[in-house]
Amino acid sequence: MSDRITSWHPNPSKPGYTPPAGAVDAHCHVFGPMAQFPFSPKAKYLPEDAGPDMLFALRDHLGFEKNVIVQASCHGTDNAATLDAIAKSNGKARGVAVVDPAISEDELAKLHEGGIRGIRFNFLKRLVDNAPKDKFLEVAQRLPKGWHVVIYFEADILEEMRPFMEAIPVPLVVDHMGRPDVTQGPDGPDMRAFRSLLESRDDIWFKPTCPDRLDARKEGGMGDPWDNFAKAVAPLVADYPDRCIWGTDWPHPNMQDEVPDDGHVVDMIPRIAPTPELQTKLLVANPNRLYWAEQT
Ligand SMILES: O=C(O)c1cc(C(=O)O)oc(=O)c1
Repeated sequence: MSDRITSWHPNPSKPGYTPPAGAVDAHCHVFGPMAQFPFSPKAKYLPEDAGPDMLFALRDHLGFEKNVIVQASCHGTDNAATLDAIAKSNGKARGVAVVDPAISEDELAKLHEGGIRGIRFNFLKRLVDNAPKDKFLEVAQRLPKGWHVVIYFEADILEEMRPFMEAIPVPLVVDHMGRPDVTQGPDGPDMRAFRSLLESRDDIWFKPTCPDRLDARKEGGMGDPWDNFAKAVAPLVADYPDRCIWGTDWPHPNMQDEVPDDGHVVDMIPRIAPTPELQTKLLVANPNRLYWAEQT
């Protein structure tokens, strides 16, 4: 692998929508900078640098107050770049780590001190070489108090993932709703299967995020303004308003063909959460419960 990729918009527009005070971008990443924080030798993509200064400038431009930085797969299990960004945020960021399941209790405690509040299990074959369920379950049993598990999988493996998810002893947050086919609509098989998962436990949360990925033109979707996404996802947010958190997904790992304008991504919020009450839950109350619990 040689060429480094740029997966983000060079000059995102100002959104028409203004997020409420205290809004959290609860799914974003940092890349490097590589000279200080090299990418994993196992990384499936090699991005250009997208460090904390860029992330915090975007946060301010889009009208958010805080970030939850999710360890990106290109950094493997070395969380140094994520921790560095949290440390530079003046208390305005927390994070989700990816760990070697053999991690010690001391190292977990250090991650907690550094602002980490959950670990991520990634099951996308295009992003990781292996995802050992038995080892993941073992580490999930011994997380610091108040932590949760973030899980990323695609809709076609949802059924086979269910016993694994049932065995996780802490709250679960599903990245990008487990990537349903939004062109099937709100009552399509993928959305029905995802709703059945949410019904199975009341501590499964989800991120109604990534219209740019789930409604991409090259996947047979609509492309910006992502109407299929808005139509399929709004009913889910309406029915589970206390279990969703939202994020930009900046710097949009791997996106190259249709790099989204982050201003447009933010303008999806009032389409999936049309009332101020829903918006406050999605952007303020819910992420604060998961990531700044001591302040809520
Ligand atoms: O769909 C993806 O390619 C993707 C990748 C990563 C990552 O590389 O960590 O994170 C995401 O949230 C989404």
